[in-house]
Amino acid sequence: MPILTTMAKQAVSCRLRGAEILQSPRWNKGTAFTAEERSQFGIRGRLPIGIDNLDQQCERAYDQYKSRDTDILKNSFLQSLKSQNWTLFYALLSRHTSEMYPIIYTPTEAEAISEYSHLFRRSEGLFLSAPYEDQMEEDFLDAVEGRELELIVVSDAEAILGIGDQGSGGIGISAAKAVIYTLAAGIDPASALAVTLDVGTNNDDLLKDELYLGYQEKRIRGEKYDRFVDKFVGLVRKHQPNCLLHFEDFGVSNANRLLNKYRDKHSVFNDDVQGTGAVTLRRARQAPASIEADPQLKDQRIVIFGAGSAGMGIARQLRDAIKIDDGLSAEEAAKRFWMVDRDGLLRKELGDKIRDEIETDFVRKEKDWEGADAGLAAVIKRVKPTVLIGTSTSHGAFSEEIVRDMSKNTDRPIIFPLSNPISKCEAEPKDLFKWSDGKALISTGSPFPPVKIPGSDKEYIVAECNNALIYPGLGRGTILSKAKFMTDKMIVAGANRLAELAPAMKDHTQALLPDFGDAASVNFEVSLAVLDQAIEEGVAKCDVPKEDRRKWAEEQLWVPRYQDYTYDPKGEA
Ligand SMILES: NC(=O)c1ccc[n+]([C@@H]2O[C@H](COP(=O)([O-])OP(=O)(O)OC[C@H]3O[C@@H](n4cnc5c(N)ncnc54)[C@H](O)[C@@H]3O)[C@@H](O)[C@H]2O)c1
Ligand SMILES: O=C(O)C[C@H](O)C(=O)O
Ligand SMILES: [Mn+2]
Repeated sequence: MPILTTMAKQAVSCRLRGAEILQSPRWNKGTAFTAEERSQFGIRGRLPIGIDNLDQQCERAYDQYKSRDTDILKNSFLQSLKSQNWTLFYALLSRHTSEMYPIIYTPTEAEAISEYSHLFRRSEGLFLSAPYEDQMEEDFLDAVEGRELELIVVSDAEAILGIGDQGSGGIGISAAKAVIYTLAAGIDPASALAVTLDVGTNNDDLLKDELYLGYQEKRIRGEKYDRFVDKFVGLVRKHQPNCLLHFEDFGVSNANRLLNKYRDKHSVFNDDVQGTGAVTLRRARQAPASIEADPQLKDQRIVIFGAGSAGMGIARQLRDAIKIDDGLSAEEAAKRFWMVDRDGLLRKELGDKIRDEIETDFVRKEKDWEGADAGLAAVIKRVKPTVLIGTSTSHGAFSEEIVRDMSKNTDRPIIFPLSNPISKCEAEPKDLFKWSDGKALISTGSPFPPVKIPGSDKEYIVAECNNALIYPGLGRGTILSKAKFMTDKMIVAGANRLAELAPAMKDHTQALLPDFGDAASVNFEVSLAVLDQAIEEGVAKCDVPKEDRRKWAEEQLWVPRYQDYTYDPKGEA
């Protein structure tokens, strides 16, 4: 549901004419150019005589969309529409949000990214490639075209969703995340830029593929890599000091490290670490609200399978919430967690095998783990967790045995297989429901259909616990506030607001997170909470009186609607 259409209609002057205006996705209106505009811009003869309005264009585009048989063909169709006409693309998406979300975003986007070099038709965004490090500033400025950007989404494509290293195809995730910012948080697409840092790839299939379009060498690592990233961040800070820099799908050895390196220097945000942590905290907190015993987060025993960027981000976010709520020390709060990765439980015995950045508080020190079976199934048997979260990319890892074991010890096991796309998900909701005899409280990272409840005509709605429910609002609030940094408190403020918006807060039979169809209104509320917090904390560079903020924020939303144009050789392009 798009939230607003209040932006004032005003004539804009444009200096593009003829083929140029028709080929600019920002300016192109296609068949919706008025007779007057067709004359002024020299395009009367380039268009059929009929004039459409946006609704008619959406109707035609929707018919064409529906005629594509598969999700990937639908994705290609929408991708092509985006490269032709932004207003029509976003108008269509906002009319069919629930239906099209999974096509332009998770899970279909994963397929489009993995096939990037084969599906390629037209490029978008900015490719900064290792061999052109010395020309990086020139390439950056060429892509920015003198605009003041509000948002840059950047990926080095080392850990795309759960499908790993995708090299230059990573532009697809930066672009998809930017689309969601526009759709769900009203960011003007002209003030956003998708970037991929093409530092090579270690994906053997891509290294062998004759049609691969990226830098076809092994990834640069170490100092060379750090210098490359640092140069890029330096350019953002120099030329776009007020722009939010969103990091997406960096490899596990870089995600948290880069976040910590830059978070007190510029407004940066790591979606996999911070966005996932925030949305999962809300989901985990609300789950107990729907069971009789109503245990607090501090009373849960939490197993997280996959101690990477997302898994550790979730652990830290939940630990901090327990710390704040219950006045526990970080060490005490961390005792509620058992982190399991490739080598089993993170335990003292693993020594150097545990990544440096993982706080020792999350490493189990009990002597009786020494020499013991510490695989997931054994951990579940011994720990008797009440919460099980999957961020491992390990398809099917939550087996029937594991789920049945878990269900023996808790009335309502909370089970969140969050790995994306569906081919990487730790378990399917219908199986979790069956193996737990309908008791599991389930959330997934990718969308799944509701589960039929046996012997009843009711369905269990599987809430989608994906960072897209919150990152657009977190980013928008930060951009509105012009905050120099995105602070932890701003993230918590946004997450708390999200919690209040879950349908289950009004009716316990409803979903525990809002539906993606409501992403725009939900993220708008999240952005206001973030803005309020930034102002209260003194990190904001804007100071709008509290009572005016909602209206002020509404007025700045970009909405997909045509504006009137006048030709002016000195106008915008
Ligand atoms: N739902 C969401 O909003 C959301 C957000 C972020 C990430 N994710 C998903 O979570 C998954 C992980 O993403 P990430 O960014 O943390 O990746 P990552 O590479 O940083 O971390 C993955 C971790 O899982 C571990 N792992 C891999 N295979 C394993 C196995 N067989 N057994 C145990 N551990 C294993 C790795 O060692 C690593 O520590 C992806 O599928 C991603 O799509 C979902
Ligand atoms: O991209 C998504 O759907 C969520 C998340 O950022 C992921 O990496 O899986
Ligand atoms: Mn991600």
